[in-house]
Amino acid sequence: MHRILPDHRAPLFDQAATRRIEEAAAARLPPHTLMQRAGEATARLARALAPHARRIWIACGPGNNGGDGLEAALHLRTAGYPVTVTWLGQPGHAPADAQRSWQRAHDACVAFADTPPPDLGPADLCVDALLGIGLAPGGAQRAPDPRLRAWLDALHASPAPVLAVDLPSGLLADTGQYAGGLAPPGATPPRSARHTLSLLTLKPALFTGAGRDAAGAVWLHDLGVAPGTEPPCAWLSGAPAPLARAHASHKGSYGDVAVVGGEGLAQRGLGMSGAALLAASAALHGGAGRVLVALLDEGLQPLDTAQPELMLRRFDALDLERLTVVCGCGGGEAVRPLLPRVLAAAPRLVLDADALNAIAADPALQHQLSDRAARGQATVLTPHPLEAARLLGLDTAQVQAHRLQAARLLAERFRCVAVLKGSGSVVAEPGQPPAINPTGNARLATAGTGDVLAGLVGARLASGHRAFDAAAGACWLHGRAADGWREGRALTASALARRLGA
Ligand SMILES: NC(=O)C1=CN([C@@H]2O[C@H](COP(=O)(O)OP(=O)(O)OC[C@H]3O[C@@H](n4cnc5c(N)ncnc54)[C@H](O)[C@@H]3O)[C@@H](O)[C@H]2O)[C@@H](O)CC1
Ligand SMILES: [K+]
Repeated sequence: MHRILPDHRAPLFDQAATRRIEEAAAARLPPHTLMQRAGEATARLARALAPHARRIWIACGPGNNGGDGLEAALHLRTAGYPVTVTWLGQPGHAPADAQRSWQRAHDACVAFADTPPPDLGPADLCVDALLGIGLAPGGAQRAPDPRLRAWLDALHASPAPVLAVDLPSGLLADTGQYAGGLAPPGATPPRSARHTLSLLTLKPALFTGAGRDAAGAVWLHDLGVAPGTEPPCAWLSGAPAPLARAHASHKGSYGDVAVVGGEGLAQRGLGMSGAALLAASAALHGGAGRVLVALLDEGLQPLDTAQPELMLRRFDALDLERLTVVCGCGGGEAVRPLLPRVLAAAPRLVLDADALNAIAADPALQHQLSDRAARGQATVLTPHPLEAARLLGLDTAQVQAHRLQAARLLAERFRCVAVLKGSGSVVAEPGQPPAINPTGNARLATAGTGDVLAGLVGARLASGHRAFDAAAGACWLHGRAADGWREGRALTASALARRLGA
């Protein structure tokens, strides 16, 4: 059993693959072995997390996830912990493994109750074994058992930390979204710390969408079973390798990035040059050799005195054929007429914000975008969920309900690398499993951090990384910079850009 940390790349398996791995292992092992291992591991982690618990509440569902909880209850009771189990199952009606664990818990005199213990405190522990990978999407036709709803709410509001078995209950393993009717009330984060002990495999849900808040710290126990030949459906990104810099190198060795964007105040009364300057600053601090900025402000800003390293250029003075171009940040409406030239000429291109919105509204630009791959031109799109929805002709909820699928669809439709931003950004390229980024936090929910990411992707593309590696590495470093932010100090995009490591 080990804690999953963002430094190391790790394979992720979907529900179907996890089932196949489980079935193959169960066929080789004596009956009930996997559940006994799962329950023993859960009890071990529970003891490590709450060694001084006065009370442990184990909420057990009707299936085998509940069976893991019953098995853990037996071990914790045997170790002398005061355990209370609430169980949604019925003796004689549970799946065979869960029935066996219920019998073992019952024989060990585990205390069963109809309601959770009322007096849990921060030193106590809740174990969430209500639902695991057997959860189906649910929906209007399937009203959840009122006890299930009440216990999910009690887990969400408990002052005691929660250890989820396999998955936080209600979360769909493949998407990181809640099944119908099982999301926590409101958008409130859980009251206490969360841990999840993932069994056999790591599932995508733990790292994207609603999953990061729900899962908290993720642990993995493989139950002594290797995934065999089962291919992962996605990867959790690890730390990118540091960029080696030869002594005998010069600024030309690390590439030129040109940022095109920043509609001026004069055009429509909406000054957006800050977005382009933030992207440029990120490219600079991300290690680009030279950074050029073409502000779309009719030449009004001749110099950024705060960042004199930036070279301001008129768009028509850029030699697009030899540049890595970051296009769109704060581009407003002014960026649209420039896109045909940018899409045709730039050998390496990052498209963000208003460039994406312009492309979403124009089928001719979409064709131009998809044609780039055949010419060997590299492209990275960095949409947030609304921009992704516009590009795909969907709504934001549909994109968020299937984040991995949406990122893959974007990559395949436009034959490029797509970064679907949000909690657990997804990076996809055609024909390969996508990667989920494990770094970053809600401090990034502030204006300009997306521009910083686009600029950093540009710097990594310019320095010679493959488009997918440039995008995945940039997401990781961008999130890591936010994770290291000093407590109590507000994160601003310009300060974030200055903290980026190359
Ligand atoms: N069979 C085994 O030996 C093993 C099972 N394991 C555990 O078993 C879990 C999978 O067990 P199951 O396949 O029994 O499934 P679960 O226990 O995850 O869930 C099945 C139950 O959820 C209910 N349910 C499904 N969708 C619902 C919805 N939308 N709303 C309300 N209720 C819903 C079903 O009616 C069923 O009662 C894993 O996550 C893992 O925790 C592990 O211990 C590994 C070994
Ligand atoms: K669970």
